[in-house]
Amino acid sequence: VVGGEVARPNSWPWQISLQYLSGGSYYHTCGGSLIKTGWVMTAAHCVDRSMTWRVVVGDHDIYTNEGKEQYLSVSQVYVHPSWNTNNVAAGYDIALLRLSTPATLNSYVQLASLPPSGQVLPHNNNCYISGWGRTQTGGQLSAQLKQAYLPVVDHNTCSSSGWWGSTVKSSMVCAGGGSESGCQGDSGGPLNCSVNGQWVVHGVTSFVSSSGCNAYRKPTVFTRVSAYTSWMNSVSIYQ
Ligand SMILES: CC(C)C[C@H](NC(=O)[C@H](CCCC[NH3+])NC(=O)C(F)(F)F)C(=O)Nc1ccc(C(C)C)cc1
Repeated sequence: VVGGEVARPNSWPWQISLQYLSGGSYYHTCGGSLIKTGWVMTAAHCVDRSMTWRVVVGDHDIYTNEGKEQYLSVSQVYVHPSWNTNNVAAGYDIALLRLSTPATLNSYVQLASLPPSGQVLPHNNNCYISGWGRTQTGGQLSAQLKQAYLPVVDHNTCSSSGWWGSTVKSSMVCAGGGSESGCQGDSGGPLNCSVNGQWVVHGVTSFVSSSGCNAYRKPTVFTRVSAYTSWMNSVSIYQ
C-alpha cells in the first residue's frame, strides 16, 4: 500500500497473508480474505505457480509472532476456469483456497462479508484497501498491515481515455487514482467498502499500472467480487 497508514491491529480481521515455502522458510506473497472458516478468497495471479502455500490469519506484523496468529495449510487451490495468466485485462483474477484445517474465529479472526450478486457501488463510495504490499513503487513490503482510503472510481470514468481505457472491464472495480494505491504484495487482498454502515469486501486486488503503483489516473484495479458469486458458490458447495 502506497500512502495511507498502519492499520489498527486486527481491524480488518478477515485479512490473511498468503505465504509460500522456500528454502525452509515461508514468505509473504499476497493478501486474501477469509470467507468461510475453511475457505480463503484471493487473486488467481497469486497462485499461478504451484507452491507449498500457507495462510496466516490474525496477523499484524508478518515478521514477528505476536501470539494471535493461526498458521493454516492449504489443501486445494481453485482458480477461476477462465483465468488467463497472460491477460489480466480479461478479468477472472480470482481463486479460492481450501484450508486443511478451519480457522478458529475470535476477536482477531472474523469472516468477510461479501456483496450480493451483481452489486455495483457508486462513484466515490467509501472504501479502504488493506495489505502488506510494497509501500512505494519498487520499494519493500510493509512489516505491519497498512490501509489507505481508496474511493470507488466508477466504470465510466475508469474506462475513459487518459484513465485505463478498455483495459478495465465491468467485472472489475477501480478505486483511488491519486497518490494512494495498492502495490505488489497487496494482490489478492480485500477492497473493504462501507455499504449501509457495514464493511463489505467488494474487490480482490488485481493490478496497478506497470509504470508505477500510484500512477496518475491509473487507479488500483480490483476483481469485482459481486460478478463471481455464482462461481464461488459452485466451488465451495461441492467440495
Ligand atoms: C511491476 C508491477 C507494477 C507490474 C504490474 N503488476 C501488477 O499489477 C500485479 C499483477 C500483475 C498480474 C499480471 N501478471 N498486481 C499488483 O501489483 C497488485 F496491485 F495487485 F498488487 C503489472 O504487471 N501491471 C500491469 C500489467 C499489464 C497490464 C495490461 C493489461 C495493460 C496492466 C497492468
